[in-house]
Amino acid sequence: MSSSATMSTGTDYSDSPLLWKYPLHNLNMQDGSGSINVGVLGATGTVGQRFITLLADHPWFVLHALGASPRSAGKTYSAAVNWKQANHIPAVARDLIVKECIPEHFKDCAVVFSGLDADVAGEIEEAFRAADLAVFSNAKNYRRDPLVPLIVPYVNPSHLSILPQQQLSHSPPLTKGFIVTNANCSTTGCVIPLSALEKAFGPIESLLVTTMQAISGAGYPGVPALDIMDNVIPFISGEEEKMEWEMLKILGGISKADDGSRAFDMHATHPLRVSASCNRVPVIDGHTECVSIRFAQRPPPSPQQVREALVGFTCEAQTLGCPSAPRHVVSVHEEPDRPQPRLDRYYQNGAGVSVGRIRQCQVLDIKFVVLSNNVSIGAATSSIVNAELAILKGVIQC
Ligand SMILES: NC(=O)C1=CN([C@@H]2O[C@H](COP(=O)(O)OP(=O)(O)OC[C@H]3O[C@@H](n4cnc5c(N)ncnc54)[C@H](OP(=O)(O)O)[C@@H]3O)[C@@H](O)[C@H]2O)C=CC1
Ligand SMILES: N[C@@H](CC(=O)OP(=O)(O)O)C(=O)O
Repeated sequence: MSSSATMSTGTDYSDSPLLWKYPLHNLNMQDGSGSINVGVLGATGTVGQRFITLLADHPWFVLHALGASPRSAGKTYSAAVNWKQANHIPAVARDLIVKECIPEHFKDCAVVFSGLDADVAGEIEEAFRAADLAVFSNAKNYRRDPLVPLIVPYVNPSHLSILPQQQLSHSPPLTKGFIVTNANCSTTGCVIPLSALEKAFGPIESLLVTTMQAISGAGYPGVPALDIMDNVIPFISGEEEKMEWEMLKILGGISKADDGSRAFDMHATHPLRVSASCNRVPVIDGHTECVSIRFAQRPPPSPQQVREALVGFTCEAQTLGCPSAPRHVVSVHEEPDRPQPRLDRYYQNGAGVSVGRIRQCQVLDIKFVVLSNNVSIGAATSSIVNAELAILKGVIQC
């Protein structure tokens, strides 16, 4: 039986409650509905389609502009997209004309989400920032930038505080434009339980993680069927390196130099040592990760204490009232054969993570398995909750 507070066995399609409570100009105080125009870059891709699905019913955000490559521009969304979701294309998006990814077409958007191919994201996202637009990106291009926050919404929303400095250091300085990135999907799934455990027991010193990553992580059409069927591929280009440094930036703090300037310096701010091994497996959606950790605290917490800390984990995205935050971030399973991608990838509509097999590790301290939806909390959901946090924290004025 699962010991999340919902007593779910993992699959929970329920919507998050609307907890919003702040007086924002474009939001209706009575019912929390809103009219904040948003755009999606890369709207036709794997991540883009998840953005469209999630934003179509969003209480605050209104899909206003969609962008993709010149191959898609000028067509209606339904003609341009190779729709691969189980639901129909939402009515609000179907007849929108897909634009080229040029800031002019998005000037009426308070928020621009990016699911762009990393080959083009660098230049396009910078053009949008320079046009004073707020960009929430899934692409890897700006994650290492010392003035760009790398935010997993349930873990480090305080890192949004670097944004005024990012804006000031831009040439010319910006008043509204910035880039916020979210993490690699495997990093995201792993760092959520880690942060819950650090909150309860202090720093984690060492981490060994082995991933089993879904095919959808490679976008569409992704890995050829003849490569992935009946097979496991023990290599995903650049993935292990990304996991190893991204965790440090996310779990670390912001360093302050002698002149008062602030920046991310991942090697200065967190003692964690990470070794990642990444594998592609024949699963459509949902990354599974086997994690072993050693705590700095001696003696370390017991498996039961770890279970309780994960079940009890709450975060600022929930207390502030982000509408897309899950009611429960972590579902803890006690069945010996869970979590599993097919059964658990839609926990909290893909916004939560599922943890199981929490047990003693004979080499480090504790080991467990975590399953996360790579396209939802691993990508689109993270960006959306990050934008909700930015609005509730007053970083974006609506
Ligand atoms: N899939 C996942 O699980 C995750 C993906 N990411 C990252 O998110 C981003 C999107 O990934 P994913 O959706 O899988 O990728 P896809 O390949 O499925 O989609 C790429 C998108 O980029 C658009 N595009 C391609 N070339 C251009 C161009 N020259 N100008 C404008 N738009 C262009 C495509 O438009 P068109 O259809 O017109 O070609 C499409 O909308 C990537 O950076 C990826 O690394 C991050 C975490 C998880
Ligand atoms: N590389 C990931 C998905 C991805 O696009 O990651 P990133 O945004 O870090 O490039 C996977 O294949 O599952």
